[in-house]
Amino acid sequence: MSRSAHPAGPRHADVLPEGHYAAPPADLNHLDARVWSRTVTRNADGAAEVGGLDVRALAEEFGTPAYVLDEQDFRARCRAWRAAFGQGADVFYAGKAFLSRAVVKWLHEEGLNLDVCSGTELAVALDAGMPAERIALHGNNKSAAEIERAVTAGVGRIVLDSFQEIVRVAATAARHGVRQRVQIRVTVGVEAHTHEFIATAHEDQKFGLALVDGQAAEAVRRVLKLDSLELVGIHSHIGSQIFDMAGFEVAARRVVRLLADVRDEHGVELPEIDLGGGLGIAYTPDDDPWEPQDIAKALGEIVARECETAGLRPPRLSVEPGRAIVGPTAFTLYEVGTTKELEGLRTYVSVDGGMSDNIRTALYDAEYSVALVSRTSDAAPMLSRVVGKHCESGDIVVKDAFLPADLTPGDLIAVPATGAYCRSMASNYNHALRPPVVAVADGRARVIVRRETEEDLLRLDVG
Ligand SMILES: Cc1ncc(COP(=O)(O)O)c(C=O)c1O
Ligand SMILES: N[C@@H](CCCC[NH3+])C(=O)O
Repeated sequence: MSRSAHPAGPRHADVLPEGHYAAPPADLNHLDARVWSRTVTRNADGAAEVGGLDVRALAEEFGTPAYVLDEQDFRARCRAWRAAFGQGADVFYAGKAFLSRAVVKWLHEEGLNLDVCSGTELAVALDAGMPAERIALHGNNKSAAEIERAVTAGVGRIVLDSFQEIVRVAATAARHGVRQRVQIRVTVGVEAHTHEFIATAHEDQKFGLALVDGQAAEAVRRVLKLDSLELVGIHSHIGSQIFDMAGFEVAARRVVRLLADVRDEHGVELPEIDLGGGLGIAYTPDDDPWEPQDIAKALGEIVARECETAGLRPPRLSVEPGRAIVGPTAFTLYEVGTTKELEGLRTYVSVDGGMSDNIRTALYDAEYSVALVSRTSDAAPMLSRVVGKHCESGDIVVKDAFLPADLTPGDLIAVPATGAYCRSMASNYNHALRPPVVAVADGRARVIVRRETEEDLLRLDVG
């Protein structure tokens, strides 16, 4: 079937998917501000620009695939979260979403704290100058070495996740003659409306100590008996990519209820609660995320109301957004390789990356959007599936998308909202070399994580 057979209207219209791509967008060239980072525009040539730089020049200089991160947007989001929560609360950026030395520096400068969940994330944070007291350590299976490192560095809090860990952290702190600040992570029994693999507060999963069967209360009892631990609060994280505040509301209510129980049983008012991260972002223009000021207001009101009911002094609140800060700030820039039209179905558009740089589509059925960014096009919309170059039929980056029918090998396309959980979950499958992260701001670009090289991989292969 030739392209000219479909001069107008979408091709493959007989298999239009449900949802966002049920119909092609009115203008395929439009870069929708709901999914693209703040400084993205099209220039006079029709190419996309970010931070004042043409994506064609970025591809030329840094190669593809590449994650392009809009520093101005990242900093603006940090400031918005800080301002929304104010002096009476703390914002811990969740480093698992994406962490690098540059990011740590920006966080430090913008007054955010940092949540890490491994000894190596902790090492990056400390190396890049984040003060230890502004770091929280998470993890359901922290090793002895990780605990040792956190305690000796003097991290501001360790979030305890199991009974064994209470003993381990207490012993390590005692050995070093310090009193370690800790929170207890509880599972509040909320089914967050998100993918099963990223919901974390129902009881049947590996994180935290359940409220419902008294495990959380028992953990409090045990921690309060240990001189080397200072129990400062309770932590709850209900899941990720959540749009519905109802789950947070239930979580806040149950956590405050536990604080009241602790006061009643032990005569102690714990001074902190952390309600975790999990706020959703727009991956497609259909998603409608909360703004930080609305989240801060809603959470603040819930906690205040529940504390008043329970007769408690409102504790200091903290939150741990990861995706909501870094997710929208980056896009992945790919070069189009082969395209394969399946008549009556769709066109497979292969790019020079794939599931090794974005596992989220394969893992969570995540939806993304995509656009031709090296030029504009007036061609008809073509129902497309953007796939990678890996030996796996599930190697899909964007499941359903309209791209212009004149798409050609060598064109650049970009997938927005890939700042979170893409580079940080990237793999070397098929010995793919993980792409660089290029930060752009004010007309300047710099590599903050360089592209892996064959030498990097061969150096590990010592057989
Ligand atoms: C304990 C904890 N805090 C914060 C986050 C960050 O979540 P998100 O990136 O969805 O905000 C996670 C990941 O889901 C987490 O497990
Ligand atoms: N990695 C997941 C979310 C889990 C976050 C960590 N608890 C994602 O890409 O959506």
